[in-house]
Amino acid sequence: MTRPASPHRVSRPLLRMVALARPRGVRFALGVLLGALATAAGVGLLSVSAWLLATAATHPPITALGVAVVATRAFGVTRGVARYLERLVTHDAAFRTLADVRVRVYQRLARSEPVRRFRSGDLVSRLVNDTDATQDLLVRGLTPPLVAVVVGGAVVALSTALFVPGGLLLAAGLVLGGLAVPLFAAALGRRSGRRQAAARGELSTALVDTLYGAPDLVAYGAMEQAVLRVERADAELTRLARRDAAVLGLGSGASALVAGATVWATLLLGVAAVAGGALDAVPFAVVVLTALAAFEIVAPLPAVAAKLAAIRASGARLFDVLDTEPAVRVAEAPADRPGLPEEGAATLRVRGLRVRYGPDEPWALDGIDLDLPPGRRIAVLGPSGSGKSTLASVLFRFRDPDAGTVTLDGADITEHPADEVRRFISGVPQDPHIFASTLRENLRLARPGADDAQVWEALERARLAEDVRATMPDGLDTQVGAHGARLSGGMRQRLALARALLAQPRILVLDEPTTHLDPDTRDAVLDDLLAASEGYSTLLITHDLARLEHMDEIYVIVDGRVVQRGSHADLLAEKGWYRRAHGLGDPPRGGLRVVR
Ligand SMILES: Nc1ncnc2c1ncn2[C@@H]1O[C@H](COP(=O)(O)OP(=O)(O)OP(=O)(O)O)[C@@H](O)[C@H]1O
Repeated sequence: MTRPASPHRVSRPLLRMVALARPRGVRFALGVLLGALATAAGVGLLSVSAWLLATAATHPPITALGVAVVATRAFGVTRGVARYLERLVTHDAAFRTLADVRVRVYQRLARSEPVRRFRSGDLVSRLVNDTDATQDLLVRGLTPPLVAVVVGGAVVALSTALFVPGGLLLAAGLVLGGLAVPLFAAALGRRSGRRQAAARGELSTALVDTLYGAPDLVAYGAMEQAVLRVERADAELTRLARRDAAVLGLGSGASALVAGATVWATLLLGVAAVAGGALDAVPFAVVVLTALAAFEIVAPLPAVAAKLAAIRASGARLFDVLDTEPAVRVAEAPADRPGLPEEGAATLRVRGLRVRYGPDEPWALDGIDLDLPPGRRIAVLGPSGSGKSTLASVLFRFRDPDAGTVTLDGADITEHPADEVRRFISGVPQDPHIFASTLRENLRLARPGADDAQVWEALERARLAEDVRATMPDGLDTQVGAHGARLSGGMRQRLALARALLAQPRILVLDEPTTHLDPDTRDAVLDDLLAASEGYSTLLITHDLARLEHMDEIYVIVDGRVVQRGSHADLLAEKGWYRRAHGLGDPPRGGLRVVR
């Protein structure tokens, strides 16, 4: 029984997203340089062209125009080449950063308890869309503003040198178009942007739930409602996207308006200055066309500003995943501590184990002591919510104890990496995943080097070999279908057991291995499990009373504490949970005859 924990607040997601690019800093700096070069060449092209046209109109000797003609060509070529290289370099750097981020997200998820905090559809959205937002920020939100500051400053200085009022006007226009309009677009886009990432996650969750749950939804006639939920999520996202597009359009329009107004004002001021003799015709033409070209510098800014809130929200969701506390850490072991036993059977000892899912949560395990000597079989029995799966999580090294120890021949498992411990303690989890692949590949997952003889041996031990021979003409090459759809429930459990046996763990943990099976199949699978685990140190976690008489010892856990411990016969003979679970009253005075 599990429930998701609440998300935590992420502060400064935008800055943290930019910091993700630090390892690729040199490439991004090169991108900014190339971007500045391309933009400057674009402005230069128009300025020199203006000079060339205005000068040519006065019919100077052709040699006077030579340098300008070459400069025009050079600017034209530079602009194209530098823009291409800038795109190449910044996208390359952004994609490399994205790859790093994805690896970090996967690693963080792998080190956490199986991803319970996030719903699967929402998690997919975080991995894909929210991670992609990093690229948006790095490519469109980082380079253009830096280029605007550098090139914009230079262009204003040039214009001011030629015609002071024109330069000041251009400065005002650029501040308006490059700062005020983007800020306005950012303010307008804030509300829809904030909700977009969550809405995308909601749509993804609704879709995944509907697709996975389709058989149940159809069986209970609830498909219409589920489709309605998807449609509602889709409509909300469409509404937000439409609003986003409107903000983008408004931003671009305002930007064009500012550019046009600035050029017109420059033109009018310039005409007056030329008429008054304060300005020559050639610098006049240069100043006006430079002003026209200069707005190319700030044109991309409103679009990225409008998306900033959405990018910020995506960043917060991304860091919510990245900041997830790893559920297990490898503690520093003192040098004289024993390592994990090299080979042979080992004793598993649990002492004072306490685990809870948060500082304010109740203890899910509250001081468990348990011993599994080599070759013995013990059962941990308890009602739903008693802490059985939490115990399995600790043993599989998905979760660290908050207090107490778990040792293997004296070696504390928290002082060893999860992978090493799992080679030692392994088994059948509560819901084993069967991959949409062949029988062989599903089995060899546990031991990639295993040959067919070893695979068949594991199938024999799990009592699945006969079924395979009888019903699957393709043998180990049989495709088992998504989630093992072509197998019966019993076969799926046996396949999971065969996989666990193939891994050759030294301690076999079976977590509710017969939960979804009907009583007959359950008994048959349990018999086979018991036969297969003969000689193994086995820990069976169950809420079911079937076949417990075959266990060497039974631990009864209620509310995270061991309330009874002993053999089936001992426990039936004493007053308590075990007897009541068998539908028996208190034992008569003077002892009991063992039933069952
Ligand atoms: N991720 C979680 N966050 C918060 N509390 C949790 C989480 N997982 C389990 N718990 C709580 O810990 C306690 C023990 O749960 P656990 O799943 O270990 O019990 P269980 O005996 O395996 O139950 P079941 O047989 O229903 O799976 C319960 O009170 C449960 O609500």
